[in-house]
Amino acid sequence: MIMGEGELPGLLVNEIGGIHGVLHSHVEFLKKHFYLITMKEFLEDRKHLSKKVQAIYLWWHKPVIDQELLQSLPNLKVIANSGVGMDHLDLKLVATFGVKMANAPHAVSSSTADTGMALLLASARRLVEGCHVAFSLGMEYCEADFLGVKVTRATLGIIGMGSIGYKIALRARAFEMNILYHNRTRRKEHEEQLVGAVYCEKIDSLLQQSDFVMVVVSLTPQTHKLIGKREMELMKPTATLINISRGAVVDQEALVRALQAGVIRAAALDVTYPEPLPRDHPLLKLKNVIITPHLGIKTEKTTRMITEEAVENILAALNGLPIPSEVLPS
Ligand SMILES: O=C(O)[C@H](O)CO
Repeated sequence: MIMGEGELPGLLVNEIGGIHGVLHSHVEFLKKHFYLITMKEFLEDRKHLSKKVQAIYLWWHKPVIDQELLQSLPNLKVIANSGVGMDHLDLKLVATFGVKMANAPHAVSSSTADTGMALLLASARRLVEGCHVAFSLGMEYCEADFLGVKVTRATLGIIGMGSIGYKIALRARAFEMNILYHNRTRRKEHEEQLVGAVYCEKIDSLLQQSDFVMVVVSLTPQTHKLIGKREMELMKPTATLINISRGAVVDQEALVRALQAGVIRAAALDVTYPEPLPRDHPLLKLKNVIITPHLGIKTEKTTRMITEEAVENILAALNGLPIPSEVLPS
């Protein structure tokens, strides 16, 4: 649906470029469908622009959606998120304004699963440490005591068997890993596709048996600090914790203590709280941790697919059609 510029529905975005702004390379595509308004433009000319905005595209959780913003947009119909996690949005508040919400689960799952496997492999085989040694001391030091953990045929426990968890399992299969998973509801269809994957109704039994535990659940009040001191103590001392969901799903203070005391072998985190961590944070002083700056979805192709998925969701909402990835308040 390409209309003349005058008729295009207004799309509010935080900014163009920058950490929380839509990518420059997506602007032309967005402009084919929408009249783009940045938050700066909106705040400078609120009276005129507030009636134009029919949709908001959240990029990297921005702009912040609060009561004041919602009240000032009488024609807002839909908010599309540029990822799968919706923990930064007050879904109930948005719904009270009659505004629909959507996320982008299809675009993100493969890249996020790739990031999970990359962290698992990098931690197991000490790639980051090895790289530092090679750069700073020279290759001969790498022959020293650089023993890692074998991934092939190790046991991977996946907490959260949604589309990302499933794609991690598919990747782990190629490494001949044994797969355990925990999910609120058993996913028999995935078990059939992943012959031999074992469902653990209780998270404890997954923690006790796994060499690698990968956390892939959404952040909700129920999953906040799901992995705490008790859970880490249940893990094998040789086990590695990998978190690609949200920082707050893991009790970070407990994690620091567990890593310092050797309760678990290592952690590999794409998410923390806050993001980024302050430079003096104790996690940044530990050798048995890898931290990446929330890289989960970040590939050129994936970010493009996310924007395309968001546009599809927004256009459906504006045309009164079923929204492919609608998110309802629970
Ligand atoms: O939720 C997601 O899909 C990513 O973490 C980006 O926010």
